[in-house]
Amino acid sequence: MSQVLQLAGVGRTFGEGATSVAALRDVDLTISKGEFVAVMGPSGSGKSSLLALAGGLDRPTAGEIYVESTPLSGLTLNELARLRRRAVGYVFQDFNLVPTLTASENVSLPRELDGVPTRKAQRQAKDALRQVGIEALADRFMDEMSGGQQQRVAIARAIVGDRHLILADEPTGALDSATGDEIMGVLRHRADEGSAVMLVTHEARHAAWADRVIFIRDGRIIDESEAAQDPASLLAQSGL
Ligand SMILES: Nc1ncnc2c1ncn2[C@@H]1O[C@H](COP(=O)(O)OP(=O)(O)OP(=O)(O)O)[C@@H](O)[C@H]1O
Repeated sequence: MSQVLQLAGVGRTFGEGATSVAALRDVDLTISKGEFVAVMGPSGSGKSSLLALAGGLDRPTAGEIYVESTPLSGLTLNELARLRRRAVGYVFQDFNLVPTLTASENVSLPRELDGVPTRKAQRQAKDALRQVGIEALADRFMDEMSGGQQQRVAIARAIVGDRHLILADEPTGALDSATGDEIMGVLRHRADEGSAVMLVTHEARHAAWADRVIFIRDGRIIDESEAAQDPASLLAQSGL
Protein backbone atom coordinates (compact mmCIF):
# COMPACT_ATOMS: atom_id res chain seq x y z
CA MET A 1 0.00 0.00 0.00
CA SER A 2 1.66 3.19 -1.06
CA GLN A 3 -1.06 5.79 -0.44
CA VAL A 4 -0.78 7.14 3.07
CA LEU A 5 -3.26 10.00 2.74
CA GLN A 6 -6.10 10.47 0.31
CA LEU A 7 -8.67 13.25 0.17
CA ALA A 8 -11.55 12.69 -2.24
CA GLY A 9 -13.90 15.57 -3.01
CA VAL A 10 -13.26 17.07 0.42
CA GLY A 11 -15.04 20.22 1.52
CA ARG A 12 -15.18 22.01 4.87
CA THR A 13 -17.72 24.72 5.43
CA PHE A 14 -17.92 26.59 8.74
CA GLY A 15 -21.31 27.93 9.80
CA GLU A 16 -24.55 27.99 7.84
CA GLY A 17 -26.49 30.24 5.53
CA ALA A 18 -25.36 33.69 4.45
CA THR A 19 -22.52 33.87 6.97
CA SER A 20 -21.02 30.45 6.18
CA VAL A 21 -17.38 30.22 5.12
CA ALA A 22 -16.16 27.54 2.71
CA ALA A 23 -12.63 26.95 4.02
CA LEU A 24 -12.06 24.08 1.55
CA ARG A 25 -13.90 23.09 -1.61
CA ASP A 26 -13.76 19.88 -3.57
CA VAL A 27 -10.17 18.99 -2.71
CA ASP A 28 -8.67 15.85 -4.26
CA LEU A 29 -5.21 15.00 -3.01
CA THR A 30 -3.13 11.87 -2.58
CA ILE A 31 0.17 11.62 -0.74
CA SER A 32 2.15 8.43 -1.03
CA LYS A 33 4.70 6.74 1.15
CA GLY A 34 8.02 8.54 0.89
CA GLU A 35 6.51 11.72 -0.51
CA PHE A 36 7.14 15.20 0.90
CA VAL A 37 4.46 17.70 -0.13
CA ALA A 38 4.54 21.41 0.66
CA VAL A 39 1.33 23.45 0.82
CA MET A 40 1.48 27.15 0.03
CA GLY A 41 -1.19 29.83 -0.29
CA PRO A 42 -2.25 33.22 0.99
CA SER A 43 -3.44 33.77 4.55
CA GLY A 44 -6.95 32.38 5.02
CA SER A 45 -6.78 30.17 1.91
CA GLY A 46 -7.47 26.96 3.86
CA LYS A 47 -4.00 25.51 4.57
CA SER A 48 -4.51 24.91 8.30
CA SER A 49 -8.01 23.56 7.66
CA LEU A 50 -6.54 21.07 5.18
CA LEU A 51 -3.95 19.87 7.69
CA ALA A 52 -6.51 19.57 10.50
CA LEU A 53 -8.74 17.40 8.30
CA ALA A 54 -5.82 15.24 7.13
CA GLY A 55 -4.84 14.65 10.76
CA GLY A 56 -8.35 13.73 11.88
CA LEU A 57 -8.55 16.78 14.16
CA ASP A 58 -11.58 18.03 12.25
CA ARG A 59 -14.21 16.37 10.09
CA PRO A 60 -15.08 17.39 6.52
CA THR A 61 -18.57 18.56 5.57
CA ALA A 62 -18.19 16.88 2.15
CA GLY A 63 -16.12 14.05 0.70
CA GLU A 64 -13.98 11.39 2.35
CA ILE A 65 -10.51 11.22 3.87
CA TYR A 66 -8.51 8.01 4.00
CA VAL A 67 -5.42 7.50 6.19
CA GLU A 68 -3.60 4.31 5.21
CA SER A 69 -6.80 3.24 3.38
CA THR A 70 -9.02 3.68 6.45
CA PRO A 71 -11.97 6.01 5.74
CA LEU A 72 -12.02 8.44 8.67
CA SER A 73 -15.79 9.00 8.48
CA GLY A 74 -16.34 5.44 9.69
CA LEU A 75 -14.35 5.90 12.90
CA THR A 76 -15.71 6.79 16.32
CA LEU A 77 -13.97 9.65 18.15
CA ASN A 78 -12.02 7.11 20.23
CA GLU A 79 -10.90 5.20 17.15
CA LEU A 80 -9.91 8.44 15.48
CA ALA A 81 -7.85 9.46 18.52
CA ARG A 82 -6.10 6.07 18.48
CA LEU A 83 -5.32 6.35 14.77
CA ARG A 84 -3.96 9.85 15.31
CA ARG A 85 -1.63 8.72 18.09
CA ARG A 86 -0.46 5.63 16.21
CA ALA A 87 -0.08 6.90 12.68
CA VAL A 88 -0.08 10.70 12.60
CA GLY A 89 2.54 13.13 13.84
CA TYR A 90 1.28 16.70 14.01
CA VAL A 91 3.32 19.88 14.53
CA PHE A 92 1.00 22.67 15.64
CA GLN A 93 1.61 26.34 14.93
CA ASP A 94 1.58 27.03 18.68
CA PHE A 95 3.41 23.77 19.62
CA ASN A 96 0.77 22.46 22.13
CA LEU A 97 3.46 21.17 24.49
CA VAL A 98 2.72 20.34 28.13
CA PRO A 99 4.58 22.92 30.29
CA THR A 100 4.79 20.69 33.39
CA LEU A 101 6.60 17.92 31.49
CA THR A 102 10.22 17.74 30.36
CA ALA A 103 11.19 17.66 26.68
CA SER A 104 11.65 13.92 26.85
CA GLU A 105 8.29 13.38 28.60
CA ASN A 106 6.48 15.58 26.07
CA VAL A 107 7.82 13.37 23.29
CA SER A 108 7.30 9.99 24.98
CA LEU A 109 3.83 10.70 26.43
CA PRO A 110 1.83 10.02 23.24
CA ARG A 111 3.68 6.73 22.78
CA GLU A 112 2.94 5.64 26.34
CA LEU A 113 -0.72 6.64 25.96
CA ASP A 114 -0.78 4.29 23.01
CA GLY A 115 0.51 1.39 25.08
CA VAL A 116 4.20 1.45 24.16
CA PRO A 117 6.17 0.28 27.22
CA THR A 118 7.80 3.20 29.10
CA ARG A 119 11.40 2.09 28.45
CA LYS A 120 10.80 1.78 24.71
CA ALA A 121 8.90 5.08 24.56
CA GLN A 122 11.79 6.81 26.34
CA ARG A 123 14.29 5.29 23.93
CA GLN A 124 12.22 6.46 20.96
CA ALA A 125 11.88 9.95 22.51
CA LYS A 126 15.64 10.18 22.94
CA ASP A 127 16.17 9.18 19.33
CA ALA A 128 13.64 11.78 18.10
CA LEU A 129 15.28 14.52 20.22
CA ARG A 130 18.64 13.51 18.76
CA GLN A 131 17.26 13.85 15.23
CA VAL A 132 16.21 17.44 15.91
CA GLY A 133 19.53 18.21 17.61
CA ILE A 134 18.47 18.71 21.25
CA GLU A 135 19.20 15.38 22.91
CA ALA A 136 21.24 17.26 25.53
CA LEU A 137 18.13 19.19 26.61
CA ALA A 138 15.96 16.11 27.19
CA ASP A 139 15.43 16.79 30.91
CA ARG A 140 14.55 20.48 30.62
CA PHE A 141 11.05 21.77 31.26
CA MET A 142 9.36 23.87 28.61
CA ASP A 143 9.79 27.17 30.48
CA GLU A 144 13.54 26.53 30.55
CA MET A 145 13.68 26.38 26.75
CA SER A 146 13.69 29.07 24.07
CA GLY A 147 10.93 29.30 21.45
CA GLY A 148 13.17 27.64 18.89
CA GLN A 149 14.06 24.81 21.27
CA GLN A 150 10.37 24.26 22.10
CA GLN A 151 9.66 24.11 18.40
CA ARG A 152 12.24 21.34 18.03
CA VAL A 153 10.53 19.44 20.86
CA ALA A 154 7.23 19.79 18.99
CA ILE A 155 8.86 18.37 15.87
CA ALA A 156 10.45 15.52 17.83
CA ARG A 157 7.01 14.65 19.24
CA ALA A 158 5.62 14.49 15.71
CA ILE A 159 8.33 12.21 14.31
CA VAL A 160 8.74 9.91 17.31
CA GLY A 161 8.18 6.19 16.74
CA ASP A 162 7.01 4.98 13.39
CA ARG A 163 4.34 7.47 12.41
CA HIS A 164 3.65 7.22 8.68
CA LEU A 165 2.02 10.59 8.21
CA ILE A 166 3.76 13.75 9.42
CA LEU A 167 1.75 16.98 9.23
CA ALA A 168 3.52 20.24 10.02
CA ASP A 169 1.85 23.65 10.13
CA GLU A 170 4.54 26.34 9.65
CA PRO A 171 6.99 24.46 11.88
CA THR A 172 9.84 26.89 11.33
CA GLY A 173 8.19 30.12 12.48
CA ALA A 174 10.32 30.66 15.61
CA LEU A 175 13.53 29.33 14.12
CA ASP A 176 16.42 31.16 12.51
CA SER A 177 17.04 30.23 8.90
CA ALA A 178 19.91 27.80 9.52
CA THR A 179 17.81 25.90 12.09
CA GLY A 180 14.83 26.07 9.74
CA ASP A 181 16.91 24.34 7.07
CA GLU A 182 18.01 21.73 9.59
CA ILE A 183 14.37 20.98 10.40
CA MET A 184 13.58 20.72 6.70
CA GLY A 185 16.41 18.20 6.52
CA VAL A 186 14.75 16.18 9.32
CA LEU A 187 11.39 16.17 7.50
CA ARG A 188 13.10 15.28 4.20
CA HIS A 189 14.86 12.40 5.91
CA ARG A 190 11.56 11.12 7.35
CA ALA A 191 10.07 11.12 3.86
CA ASP A 192 13.13 9.35 2.45
CA GLU A 193 12.66 6.72 5.18
CA GLY A 194 9.10 6.11 3.95
CA SER A 195 6.76 8.51 5.77
CA ALA A 196 4.36 10.82 3.94
CA VAL A 197 5.04 14.42 4.93
CA MET A 198 2.77 17.44 4.41
CA LEU A 199 4.20 20.82 5.32
CA VAL A 200 2.38 24.16 5.34
CA THR A 201 4.84 26.95 4.67
CA HIS A 202 5.03 30.53 3.48
CA GLU A 203 8.68 30.14 2.60
CA ALA A 204 9.62 29.12 -0.92
CA ARG A 205 13.06 28.02 0.24
CA HIS A 206 11.45 25.48 2.55
CA ALA A 207 9.00 24.34 -0.10
CA ALA A 208 12.01 23.63 -2.30
CA TRP A 209 12.80 20.63 -0.06
CA ALA A 210 9.53 19.00 -1.10
CA ASP A 211 8.85 16.58 -3.96
CA ARG A 212 5.68 18.44 -4.84
CA VAL A 213 4.23 21.85 -4.01
CA ILE A 214 0.48 22.43 -3.83
CA PHE A 215 -0.92 25.93 -4.09
CA ILE A 216 -4.25 26.74 -2.44
CA ARG A 217 -6.40 29.77 -2.97
CA ASP A 218 -9.92 30.32 -1.61
CA GLY A 219 -10.09 26.73 -0.40
CA ARG A 220 -9.22 25.13 -3.75
CA ILE A 221 -6.06 23.56 -5.04
CA ILE A 222 -5.12 25.81 -7.92
CA ASP A 223 -1.83 24.33 -9.01
CA GLU A 224 0.64 21.57 -8.33
CA SER A 225 4.27 21.64 -9.31
CA GLU A 226 7.25 19.42 -9.07
CA ALA A 227 9.59 21.26 -6.70
CA ALA A 228 11.61 23.65 -8.82
CA GLN A 229 15.35 24.09 -8.54
CA ASP A 230 14.83 27.77 -7.99
CA PRO A 231 12.42 28.39 -5.09
CA ALA A 232 11.53 31.89 -6.29
CA SER A 233 10.06 30.43 -9.45
CA LEU A 234 7.53 28.54 -7.31
CA LEU A 235 6.01 31.81 -6.21
CA ALA A 236 6.20 33.29 -9.68
CA GLN A 237 4.35 30.28 -11.11
CA SER A 238 1.48 30.55 -8.68
CA GLY A 239 1.14 34.30 -8.77
CA LEU A 240 1.24 34.43 -4.96
N1 LIG B 1 -13.29 27.35 13.28
C1 LIG B 1 -13.58 28.19 12.28
N2 LIG B 1 -14.75 28.84 12.24
C2 LIG B 1 -15.07 29.67 11.22
N3 LIG B 1 -14.26 29.94 10.19
C3 LIG B 1 -13.07 29.32 10.16
C4 LIG B 1 -12.66 28.43 11.21
N4 LIG B 1 -11.42 27.95 10.90
C5 LIG B 1 -11.08 28.54 9.74
N5 LIG B 1 -12.05 29.36 9.29
C6 LIG B 1 -12.04 30.15 8.05
O1 LIG B 1 -11.68 29.28 6.99
C7 LIG B 1 -10.81 29.94 6.07
C8 LIG B 1 -9.50 29.17 5.96
O2 LIG B 1 -8.77 29.27 7.19
P1 LIG B 1 -7.38 28.55 7.45
O3 LIG B 1 -6.98 28.85 8.85
O4 LIG B 1 -7.49 27.14 7.04
O5 LIG B 1 -6.42 29.34 6.44
P2 LIG B 1 -4.84 29.34 6.34
O6 LIG B 1 -4.52 29.28 4.89
O7 LIG B 1 -4.28 28.29 7.22
O8 LIG B 1 -4.45 30.77 6.93
P3 LIG B 1 -3.10 31.27 7.65
O9 LIG B 1 -2.01 31.20 6.62
O10 LIG B 1 -3.43 32.68 8.04
O11 LIG B 1 -2.85 30.37 8.83
C9 LIG B 1 -10.64 31.36 6.60
O12 LIG B 1 -11.59 32.18 5.93
C10 LIG B 1 -10.96 31.24 8.06
O13 LIG B 1 -11.47 32.45 8.56
